[in-house]
Amino acid sequence: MGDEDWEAEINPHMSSYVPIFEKDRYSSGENGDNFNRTPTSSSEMDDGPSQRDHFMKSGFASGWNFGNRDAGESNKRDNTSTMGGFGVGKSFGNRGFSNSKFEDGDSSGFWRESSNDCEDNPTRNRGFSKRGGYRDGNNSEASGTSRRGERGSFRGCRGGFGLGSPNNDLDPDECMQRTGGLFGSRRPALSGTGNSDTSQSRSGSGSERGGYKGLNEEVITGSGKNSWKSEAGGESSDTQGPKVTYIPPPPPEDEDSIFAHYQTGINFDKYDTILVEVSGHDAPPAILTFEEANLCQTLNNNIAKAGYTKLTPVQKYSIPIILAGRDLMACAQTGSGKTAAFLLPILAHMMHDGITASRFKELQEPECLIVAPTRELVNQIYLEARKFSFGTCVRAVVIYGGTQLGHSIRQIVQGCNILCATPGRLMDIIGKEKIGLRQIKYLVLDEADRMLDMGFGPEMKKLISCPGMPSKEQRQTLMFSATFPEEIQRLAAEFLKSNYLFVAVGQVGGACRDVQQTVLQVGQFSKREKLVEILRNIGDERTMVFVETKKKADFIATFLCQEKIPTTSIHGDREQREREQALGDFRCGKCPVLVATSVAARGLDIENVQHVINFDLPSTIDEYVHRIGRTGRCGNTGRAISFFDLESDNHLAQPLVKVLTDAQQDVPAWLEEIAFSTYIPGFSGSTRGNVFASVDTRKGKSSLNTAGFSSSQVPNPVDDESWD
Ligand SMILES: Nc1ncnc2c1ncn2[C@@H]1O[C@H](COP(=O)(O)OP(=O)(O)OP(=O)(O)O)[C@@H](O)[C@H]1O
Repeated sequence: MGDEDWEAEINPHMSSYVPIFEKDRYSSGENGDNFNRTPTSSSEMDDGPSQRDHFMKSGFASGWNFGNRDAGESNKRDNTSTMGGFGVGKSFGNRGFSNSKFEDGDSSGFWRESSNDCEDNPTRNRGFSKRGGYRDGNNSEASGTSRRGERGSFRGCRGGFGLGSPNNDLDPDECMQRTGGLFGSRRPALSGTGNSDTSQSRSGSGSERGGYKGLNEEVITGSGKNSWKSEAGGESSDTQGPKVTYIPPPPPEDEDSIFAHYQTGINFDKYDTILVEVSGHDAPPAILTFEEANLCQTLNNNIAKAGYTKLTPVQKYSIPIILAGRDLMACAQTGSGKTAAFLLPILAHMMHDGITASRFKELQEPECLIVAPTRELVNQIYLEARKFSFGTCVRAVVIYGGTQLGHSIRQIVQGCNILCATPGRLMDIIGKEKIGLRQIKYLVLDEADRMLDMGFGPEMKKLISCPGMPSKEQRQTLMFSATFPEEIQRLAAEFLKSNYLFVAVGQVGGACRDVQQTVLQVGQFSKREKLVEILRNIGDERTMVFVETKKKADFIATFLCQEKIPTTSIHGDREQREREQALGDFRCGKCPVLVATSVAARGLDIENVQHVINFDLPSTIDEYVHRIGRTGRCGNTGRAISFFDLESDNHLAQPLVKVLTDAQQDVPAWLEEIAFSTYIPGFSGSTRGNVFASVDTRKGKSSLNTAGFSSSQVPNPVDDESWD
């Protein structure tokens, strides 16, 4: 179904929503059909901790609520407004939430809370209020959104309808730079002048790129002069448009939260049976235990507190390689501990070298730079770095787009040994001369194939040729991913010393075997029905539903909420605050279904995701492998169900059959038939057999590239989703 078709489907819903909303707007504000907005000036939306907290507590992301039974109680409104939120801020009929834990807690998607905090809440209820009707989800006095909301009437909403939002476009911040766009308004305004109701304004005017999101609570009209140094435009390039003012809440500081972790699964020990191959010269031998790594006591304590007792294969091989100072390209299955595989030896080096505590300085010169493609992932890496460096003088800092630039700078100037960054924000900060690269000893590209593809590759090249960046001979460069297409490996050589080592754990690009994969033939028009059927069977188990476009993510989230399935969504058109809220709601179980675009496909480590559903299959098999890798992590089991549309997915049949076969999954006969009847140029993978082989490109062409086709043959990855 093309975008136009979705538009056609969406529009009828629009017309049915609008009148009710308008009606509610004028109602008296009592008992579930009210729509009170507290008049406040928009300046209250400016940044500052109290307002920020207020926002978070008020569940601003939920612009609408449907049928909350206890509408008269403001705290319940707050809860309900944060509950079941989806898309851009609509929650439907979550009635009777009285536990305000959600408000108290950090509602960011990043901090790993004890999941019970939220799960014992009646948040899983899928009941709608029988009353129905719309109510402003933020109509309590605590509502941040309501403070913005009283001007003007409803004109449109991004959530669910997404009018005017181009699909397939790039995400803000990073991607904006690639396209060279500068604050141009990319999305037609849905609301007329003066409309700044939460959902409206989000949907309304303003660019969705460059971190400038339109007239909403995350941005204010900028008037500062352009002090831009980097070529790249970005959210701080503020002569034309509003600035991003969102300041993420600080992560909890208590030790329990820092070391919160989930349990390894029943298949954790099976990791030992996976074949590993190291290619390159003079590789140091693998270690079998943490003790053999000879780490300092503080690191060992942190490892123990993190609940790690045994090394995963990628850790067994990568840790000694990195400790030996070698460059590394490592490819290991999703959820198998690649993050610790680079963080621990880097920290060990730093401790060993006697790193001095980083102090306040206008120009910081970190020793380690870690770059990853998405904001949520980079923040996750930061939290891991903070965990493993606990009790040391090493200071990790995270910066990413969609947040106030000044906040990033403030974090940095306080001291920075390890900088975790998304590419766009990193280049901005380098341009502002807050980060110097002269001291960089370790450069890590996580999701390295993504960081080097045609989307981010140019940015990464720029990074390594920045003034001050040590040459590859002078720094240690480490690349990690679960997939590594051959072309990308060749590009990577430019970043690595020629004697780099290549570690392949299992099959390069292979899917995690702990994920039970099912492929169903489902036509575009039957997908929604099938999805609901599956989700009803699943019950409350946490499920990620991947769709192709941002607009569709909103639409499907809206649809599921209407079906009384509490759902939230994450994609590149959502404000960063909303993204974090969505992730938080999903993590804690408040919304057990997360509809996502590819922005959530890589790296995210969320406890207890039992199911991944590919409502739309991705355009590449690598992306498929990453998506289904959100479940079945760290020895736990998971399930992935993919809807295969004969109209659009045939090109994936061959690589899909290969991935299924390699992971010892059942392959449907119909899929095999399509695979054998579809010619894919360049696809050389045997669809049978399960022989391990290295695919270090230095050894010559691999016969086991599961990518199925080369990246040059696939649609431009930067075109198909939002990356930051
Ligand atoms: N040795 C270990 N023992 C126990 N848990 C571990 C160990 N190593 C990693 N973990 C945990 O396993 C989970 C997955 O790790 P991580 O996110 O690093 O996987 P990954 O290989 O980077 O996955 P992806 O390819 O999806 O990015 C995390 O929760 C991490 O804390």
